[in-house]
Amino acid sequence: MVGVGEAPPILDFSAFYGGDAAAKKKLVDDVRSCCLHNGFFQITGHNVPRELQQGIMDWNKKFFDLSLEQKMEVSKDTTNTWNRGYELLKSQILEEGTLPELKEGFYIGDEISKSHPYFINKKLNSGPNMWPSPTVLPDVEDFQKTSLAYYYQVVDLAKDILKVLAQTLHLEESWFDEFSEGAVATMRLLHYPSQPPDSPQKLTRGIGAHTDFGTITILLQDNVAGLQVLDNQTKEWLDVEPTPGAFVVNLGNLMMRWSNDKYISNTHRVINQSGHERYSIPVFFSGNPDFVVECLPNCRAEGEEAKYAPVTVEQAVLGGYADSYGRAERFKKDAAAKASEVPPVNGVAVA
Ligand SMILES: O=C(O)CCC(=O)C(=O)O
Ligand SMILES: [Fe+2]
Repeated sequence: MVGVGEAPPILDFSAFYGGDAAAKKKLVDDVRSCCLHNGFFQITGHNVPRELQQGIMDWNKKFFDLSLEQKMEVSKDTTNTWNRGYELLKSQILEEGTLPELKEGFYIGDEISKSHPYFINKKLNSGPNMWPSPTVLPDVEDFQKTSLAYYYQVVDLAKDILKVLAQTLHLEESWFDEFSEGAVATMRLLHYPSQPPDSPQKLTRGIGAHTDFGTITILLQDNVAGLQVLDNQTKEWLDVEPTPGAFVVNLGNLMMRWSNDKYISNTHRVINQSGHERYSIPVFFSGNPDFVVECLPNCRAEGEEAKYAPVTVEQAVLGGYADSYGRAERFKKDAAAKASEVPPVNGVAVA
């Protein structure tokens, strides 16, 4: 059992792959308890090799070491409309009232060609990845290979975690298979510069308090702390300790909605006051974009209404994005308007 006010526990996921029924049942019970409480846990004993985790983390650092000009060649905002490539520092504000976030990102997903039906039909985050050119990054081929190998392994892990989640709801292990078929997932390499000592403590965020929009998120942290989850009951921030080789797993808003709010998609944030650069890699597993999400079995009492109308995966995830990026855009426009304010001439303001 996970106690109130306790940090997300580290669970040994190898029980899922083994033949020990009692260990498997304990894993399912522990995962259920986390889903009901804070929607966060860490796992070791998964099948993603340590060398691959290390390999992608090394590439994370190497990519952000490129110059701004080189990174902007693969800008997410100017080179494509399907959410791939580089995202500038201070592009997002996830927590209303805080400053634009001290993080930069690089978005990678399934390698979807322009002839793929998902690209043709403009499905959620679907299209070719944006890789730096070999003149900028001579061993870009290894960057691609490592990224995609890692991505596919973590997507497979997400499907295994969903098998455990099905069991936590007393459903067949295969319950989420159709939803997972043709799933969209997005991974982002993240770099959080250390917060400058003179930046306002109360307003500075690596990533502001938010919940994730998708179904489940699988996150790799390096060894620099900074991720915190808000305890649902005590309302205190709990540190999610970096643990070598472990993944942090958390439920997103889609899973919360799907479970009729029985399972929790919880608020979390990153504040990097460590004095070191922090790197992390979340993979957001959304699911098949056309799959219709409608109250899961065993998530409401007999006769009780579902709280939410059915929605497709795509509709649900896109709604979340619009809010957070809109806030950063408005903040920047307001700041630019203020900066360009010129003192009134003859009593008439000129803008
Ligand atoms: O970097 C982290 O540890 C958390 C990232 C995160 O919460 C997100 O990208 O949604
Ligand atoms: Fe998050």
